[in-house]
Amino acid sequence: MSGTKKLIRLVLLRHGQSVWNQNRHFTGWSNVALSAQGEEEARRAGQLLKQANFDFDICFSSELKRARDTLATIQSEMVLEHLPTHRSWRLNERHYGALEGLRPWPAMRKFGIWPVLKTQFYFDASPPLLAADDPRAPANQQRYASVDPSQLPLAESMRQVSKRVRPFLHNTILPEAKQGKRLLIVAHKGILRVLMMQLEGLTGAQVMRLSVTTGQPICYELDETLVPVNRYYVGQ
Ligand SMILES: O=C(O)[C@@H](CO)OP(=O)(O)O
Repeated sequence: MSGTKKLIRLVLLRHGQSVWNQNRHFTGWSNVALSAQGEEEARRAGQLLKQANFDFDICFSSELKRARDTLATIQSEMVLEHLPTHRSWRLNERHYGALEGLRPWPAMRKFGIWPVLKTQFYFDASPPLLAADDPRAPANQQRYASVDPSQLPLAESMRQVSKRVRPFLHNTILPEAKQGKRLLIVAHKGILRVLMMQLEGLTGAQVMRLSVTTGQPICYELDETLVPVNRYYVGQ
């Protein structure tokens, strides 16, 4: 810890369980809802943060319903509905390409065991691509009409995810933290992994082993140079 200097707090949260998490479907950019358990996890996360006396100045979420709904529930539990909220496609989950909507076994039957397994274990492995004219491709969705289509994925390796999250972390999130703002970021497993990677300087292999549970707030305490000095699960 850095003596009497004030630490900057940053809270990361994976959304509550979604209906596709429940049934073990690859989800990615598919816009599915929270399950009943996920809604309860979101309420519980808000209560935990409130009981632990957390307060926030700005909230961030992905464009995806499961993260947005989780954030809205937390804000309601903490009576923080008035806070500025920044949504970005750069915080959307890793795009799982043609695997989206499939469960692991059907995916392996369709694409082969190794092509599916390696996407889960190797930082550089990309899932099979969606066809560019697939209506599910982000460039074909009205929701992303304001984004340069050349930036929108048809599938992503974790390295590609890390590359698109990096400018958002360094140009949008960390400058707010540097000003002493208290930040809450609600996103996804893959996104939290690469945020943790960039905050802590982890390797690709370490990132693939990080476990990130739904609905469990992770607090980072950063020194004034934005170096993490502490990381813990709130309420544990
Ligand atoms: O998209 C998915 O399949 C899962 C795991 O990567 O992500 P999340 O439930 O965190 O959105």
